[in-house]
Amino acid sequence: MVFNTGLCFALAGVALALPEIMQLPPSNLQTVMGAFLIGLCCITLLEITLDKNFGIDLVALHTWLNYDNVRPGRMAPNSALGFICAGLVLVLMNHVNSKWQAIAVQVLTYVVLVIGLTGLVGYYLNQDLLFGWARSARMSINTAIGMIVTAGALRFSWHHADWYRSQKYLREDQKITLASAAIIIVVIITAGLTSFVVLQQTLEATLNQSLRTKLSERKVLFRTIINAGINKAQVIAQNYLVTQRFIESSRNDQLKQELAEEARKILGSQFTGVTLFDPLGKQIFAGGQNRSADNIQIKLNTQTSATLFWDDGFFLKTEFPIEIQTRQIGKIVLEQKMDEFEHQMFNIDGLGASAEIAICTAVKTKIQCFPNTVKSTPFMVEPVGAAGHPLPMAYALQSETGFVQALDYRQKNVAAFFSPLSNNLGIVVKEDTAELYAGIRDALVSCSLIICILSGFGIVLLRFQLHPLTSRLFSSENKLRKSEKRLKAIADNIPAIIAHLDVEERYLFINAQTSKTFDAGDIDIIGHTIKEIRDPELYAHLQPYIRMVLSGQRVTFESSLNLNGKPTHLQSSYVPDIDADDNVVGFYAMTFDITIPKNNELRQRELEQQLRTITDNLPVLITYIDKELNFKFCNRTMFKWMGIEPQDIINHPVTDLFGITFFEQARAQMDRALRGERVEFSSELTVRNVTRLLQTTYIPEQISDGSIVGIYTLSSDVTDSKIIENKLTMLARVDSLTGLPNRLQLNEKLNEAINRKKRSKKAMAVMFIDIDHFKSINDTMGHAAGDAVLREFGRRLKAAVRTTDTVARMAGDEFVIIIEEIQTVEEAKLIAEKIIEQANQIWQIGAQQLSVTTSIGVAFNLDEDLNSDELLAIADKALYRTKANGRNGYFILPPVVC
Ligand SMILES: Nc1nc2c(ncn2[C@@H]2O[C@H](COP(=O)(O)OP(=O)(O)OP(=O)(O)O)[C@@H](O)[C@H]2O)c(=O)[nH]1
Repeated sequence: MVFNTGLCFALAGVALALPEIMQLPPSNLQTVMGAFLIGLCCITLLEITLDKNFGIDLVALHTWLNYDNVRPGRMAPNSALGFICAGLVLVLMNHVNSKWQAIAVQVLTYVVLVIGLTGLVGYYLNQDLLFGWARSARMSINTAIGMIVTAGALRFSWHHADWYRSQKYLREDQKITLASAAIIIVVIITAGLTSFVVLQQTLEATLNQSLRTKLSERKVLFRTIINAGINKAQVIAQNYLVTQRFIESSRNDQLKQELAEEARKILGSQFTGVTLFDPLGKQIFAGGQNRSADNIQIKLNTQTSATLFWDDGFFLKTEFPIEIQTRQIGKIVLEQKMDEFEHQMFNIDGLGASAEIAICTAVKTKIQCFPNTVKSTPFMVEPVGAAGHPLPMAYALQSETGFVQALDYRQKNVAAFFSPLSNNLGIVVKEDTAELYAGIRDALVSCSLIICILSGFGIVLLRFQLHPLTSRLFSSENKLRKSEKRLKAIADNIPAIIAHLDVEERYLFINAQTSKTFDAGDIDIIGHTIKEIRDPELYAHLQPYIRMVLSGQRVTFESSLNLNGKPTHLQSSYVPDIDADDNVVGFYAMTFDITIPKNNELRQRELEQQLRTITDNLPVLITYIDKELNFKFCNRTMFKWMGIEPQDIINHPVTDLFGITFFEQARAQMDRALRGERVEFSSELTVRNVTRLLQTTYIPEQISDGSIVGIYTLSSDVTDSKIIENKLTMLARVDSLTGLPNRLQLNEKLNEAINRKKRSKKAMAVMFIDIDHFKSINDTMGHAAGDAVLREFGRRLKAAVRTTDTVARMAGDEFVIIIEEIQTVEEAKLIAEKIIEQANQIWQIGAQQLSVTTSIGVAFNLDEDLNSDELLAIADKALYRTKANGRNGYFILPPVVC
């Protein structure tokens, strides 16, 4: 991986990971990083296109690498394209505001993935060997994996973006189609290329085996040919005749001639040169061509001195000592042409046209090779190719045996099998990979076309197959979303805390009220357990109910807690969440804040208690009777009056308590009250031998629809007050001193008498009576004596008239008598005189005696229609006349006609 590739990965990684780690909102960081990636990689692509170096390759950083790129430090074009796509995604993904931008973000991400995958497959496919151009597009395995990871990270990043989740620009079905298309492309490309990798590796294995066999065959053949040449020369050298000739030739010139003759015979038998030396090393014969062997010669590692060399053909030069009984008597040097060797070197049957069999040796720092099918003359090559890798022959000359695919001395990709042939002699059998893989490359090209067509066809087919499904999915998702939205809106607007939890007591859903009540956002609650969020005391309180609901029971309970510093009453209902298999998979919790109703209830209870205390202590029987005439409420007076505990009669009918008789008395009033009338009445109730006079009020209870639902009854025991009232009434109408009617009663009686007089047509008289000089009695005898006189006077007056007449005390010493049913004035006179007479009787007051006189004024009325005031005024006037006449008498007005 070059420096710039690493830098791009680092920047993309920071841009994608930092906001996730730091929990930051989508920031400008990603845009800036994305823009940088686009800029850097566009310059790289420009460099590649224009074949220029703008100085961004940072070559100096890459010199230490044994790097075979002709442009060290330059990012591969497919890597650059991948980063441009990744950069575009980074720039776009937080600013998507159209459908096409949404599609672009997704497609570009999948392009990054495809680049990574093709890079990965290309790495294993050895694409350089198949296509010459692919060398510059070679992606390291690290870069390919990095691209795939980057694509995954990009997808993860925008998958959580609002525009993607909201489905504002892409509906769910479109997302599925896009993702499926991407998967199809990725799967087809990966599967197609992977099968090629397998195919290529199989081919490579076959090729390897084939080259190995060819090399082994050639190696054995060459060795056999050389050994055969050496053996042939050895047979000549050890030929008895030749040896004998050698021995004898030293003594006899004739024999020397014969030896030369014998040597010439050797020349005729495939040897191209023969040279003989005597024991002193002096050449005694030289025949044949005796090649120079200047071009290339290799001393073979054999027991015999043997040299292989090229001089317009392969030659083997051997040197044998001529010995008799281990005594060297001379030396023979034989040269023979290696036609079979040459034939085998140039015979590439069974191999491709680009095949080459090379036999080379190391010469100083270089490699010198024999001619072959590629080069017709010996040639020298450097042991290391232009790309920096050793040539296959270099391995062979290091006594290594094996297979390699590498650049050869011609800068061509070859597949080569190498092995040492002899000491300092290596053999390589190789063939151009372009020829070897021609079949697979052509198949790959045509297959790529088929892959593209298949992908396109697959996408179209998928589109048609998926569309009805995704449409249905979209429609049902839409419905579901709407229903979820509706439910959420309802849940959020219910004044209750609503939550959905799993069996681990982990919050899965909460409504807005929950966040508000606990002053915490969704993130703080969703995914956390109750134990993690609530304080231990509250959790301990909730635990039994949680256990119950998780066992499948529905529970309702109340809790009191201090919430945000306020004492709060909550009423919770836990409902189990049961799946289709009847397993409890969680529960729904609904909690209502009942602080206000609870406080109201407590206040109500307090008020009721206060009211009960008040009503229980009122001397009044208070009940509430419903319209079915059952008791619904009763105060403590019930026990006091009837000896029945109030709670014992609740819900009992009225007849159970009061009996049918009382009920019949009260029935009419109850019916009136049940018709909505306020009813007051008096009644008498006798219970346990106690009779009570009751003053009862029935108040109907009318509800909003106007109907009567019951009656409040208030019954007061007025027995005592009636007596007092009677007494008071009496007191108010009677003179306390004399016991005679007072002025009030007199007026009543007078009016009654006037009415009676009108009906009877008889006369009546009203007498005003005053004790004469009463003051002096008080003054002389005391006030008590005065009182006694007044009482006695009243008694005497009563005695003087009929019981039907009325004697009343007006005030002080003034009395009034109403005389009814008289016929004449004479009768009045007689009564007056009788009174005077009674008054004139001796008075015994205590121990004292005294005499009293009285004056009387009489108003007599026979025909006139006079009212009480007029009668009294006339009587008063008459009294005045009496007084004026000297007292102790009477005067009658009006003047009487007798
Ligand atoms: N002992 C007593 N005295 C009363 C009572 N009521 C009024 N008196 C007194 O009765 C007296 C009435 O006096 P007057 O009405 O002036 O008349 P009188 O002394 O009878 O004089 P004449 O009527 O002119 O003959 C007053 O002195 C009253 O104080 C009472 O209930 N008891």
